[in-house]
Amino acid sequence: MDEQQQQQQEMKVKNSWHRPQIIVVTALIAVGIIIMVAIAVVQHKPLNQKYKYGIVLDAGSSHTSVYIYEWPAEKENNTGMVQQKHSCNVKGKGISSYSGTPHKAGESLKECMDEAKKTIPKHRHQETPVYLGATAGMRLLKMDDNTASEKVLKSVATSLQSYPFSYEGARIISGQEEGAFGWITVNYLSDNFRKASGTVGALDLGGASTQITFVSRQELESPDNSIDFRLYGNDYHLYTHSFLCYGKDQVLKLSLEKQIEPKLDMTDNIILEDPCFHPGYIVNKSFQSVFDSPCVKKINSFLGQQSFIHKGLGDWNKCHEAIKKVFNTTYCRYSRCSFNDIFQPPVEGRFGAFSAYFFVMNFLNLTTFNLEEAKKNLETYCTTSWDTLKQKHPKVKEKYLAEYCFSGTYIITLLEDGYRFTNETWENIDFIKKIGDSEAGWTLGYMLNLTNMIPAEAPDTPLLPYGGYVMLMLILSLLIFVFFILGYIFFRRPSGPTHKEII
Ligand SMILES: Nc1nc2c(ncn2[C@@H]2O[C@H](COP(=O)(O)OP(=O)(O)OP(=O)(O)O)[C@@H](O)[C@H]2O)c(=O)[nH]1
Ligand SMILES: [Ca+2]
Repeated sequence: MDEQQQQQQEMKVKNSWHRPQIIVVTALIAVGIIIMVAIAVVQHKPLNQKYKYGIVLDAGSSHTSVYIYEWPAEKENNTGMVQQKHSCNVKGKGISSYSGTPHKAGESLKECMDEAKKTIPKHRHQETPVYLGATAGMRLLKMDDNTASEKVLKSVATSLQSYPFSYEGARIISGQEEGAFGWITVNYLSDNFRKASGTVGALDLGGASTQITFVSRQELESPDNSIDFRLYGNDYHLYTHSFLCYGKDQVLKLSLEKQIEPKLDMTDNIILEDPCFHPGYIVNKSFQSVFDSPCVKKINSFLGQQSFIHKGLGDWNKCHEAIKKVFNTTYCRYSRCSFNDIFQPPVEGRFGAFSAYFFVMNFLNLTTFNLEEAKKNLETYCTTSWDTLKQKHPKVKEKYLAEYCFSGTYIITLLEDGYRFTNETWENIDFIKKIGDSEAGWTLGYMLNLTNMIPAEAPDTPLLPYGGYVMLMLILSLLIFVFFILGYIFFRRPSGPTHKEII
């Protein structure tokens, strides 16, 4: 070995980076860091998603629906986490129709509640709350026959208590609650409570009542129509009103009553020529079916007649004029009213219109038209003969099919002449059924409120969303690893005298 080779050998020995122990230690440190990061990531990962459940029964005037909601157990207070998992329509009519046979009201829930038992994992049954809220049908029954309404509520309560869930009550909710919780539902599902973009109003049209709810910047002149909420750190000043008897089934009774009344002293068979029904529609109907509600005046003498002939004329303009008469706009105690002496500030912002607003406008294909176009299309639709319609829609329930002209005209009149939407503000209405997988309606808002799942103040949110956190940790650990490798390569180079100097 010449002198030069010897010197190089000595230098290699002097350069500590060439020692295998150091290489091993360096690799161990790098692996250690990676393991640490991996542990941190796994530690912060949400535990394998565990879900919680809640059940709400919407006991409406026309029918009852059972909704099952689901949310990740550890994210109860994060907005937007609760979703509809399942829904079930109870067969038959609403619970108020069982006033004569209350025990059947409870029995009617069986099929859907059995479905709920199957849908929700067994180990969650006991902690799953179940709520029943009854709306306008039961409000009307309570007005008509308080004892009967209590029996019906007792019957559904007993039925729900027989299930393994946590029974949290069955009650008639107020019109204000119905409006406010519908508003909470649509805004929760649209994630509006977290965004600064503002909220949307809620329009709900049922069989027996209808609700309008929106944030108004105006002073609310009647305390009954005002609700304040603090949600996720923001204050909301809501206008809400529920019109009992202005659901589409009750308004149809009201409209028939207005047409029957002047004919009551006729001795011949009463033939009611109705502009809101199709030409060729001719059906025998009982007076009882019209006058069986506290929304219409009780008329006891039908001059011995039990029924009348309901005959369609298919005249949209006359129908529109007739429906306008169900809104009393002659008197207002406040600076502004919608109708029937009810205070209402001008409509503001966008609106989600659901329940029968959607069923009807969607069937009539009117959801995307402006107000004038919608009226024109409806006019043509109403003149279509009953036979043609039945042929065109053989699968649609005849009761629904017969009433779409009336219902569409009622919706347009309620929105324009009742709530004072104009050609311009009509564009702000979205006819909706669902947001994501969840149906628009009061039930979700009701459950969120009763389970305290929407806190007044915004919960502390982590600096980074989980995905971002994982990415950052991975990038950082990779960088550390790369630095180690680079450092190793850099220090490995001999740092002694250069080749030239040696020579
Ligand atoms: N065309 C059509 N109408 C429907 C449908 N489901 C319900 N309806 C009718 O639409 C109206 C409103 O229905 P819902 O929103 O369920 O009313 P509800 O909750 O029973 O009544 P309220 O207690 O007043 O809220 C009623 O006249 C129902 O008969 C449907 O799928 N298609
Ligand atoms: Ca309803």
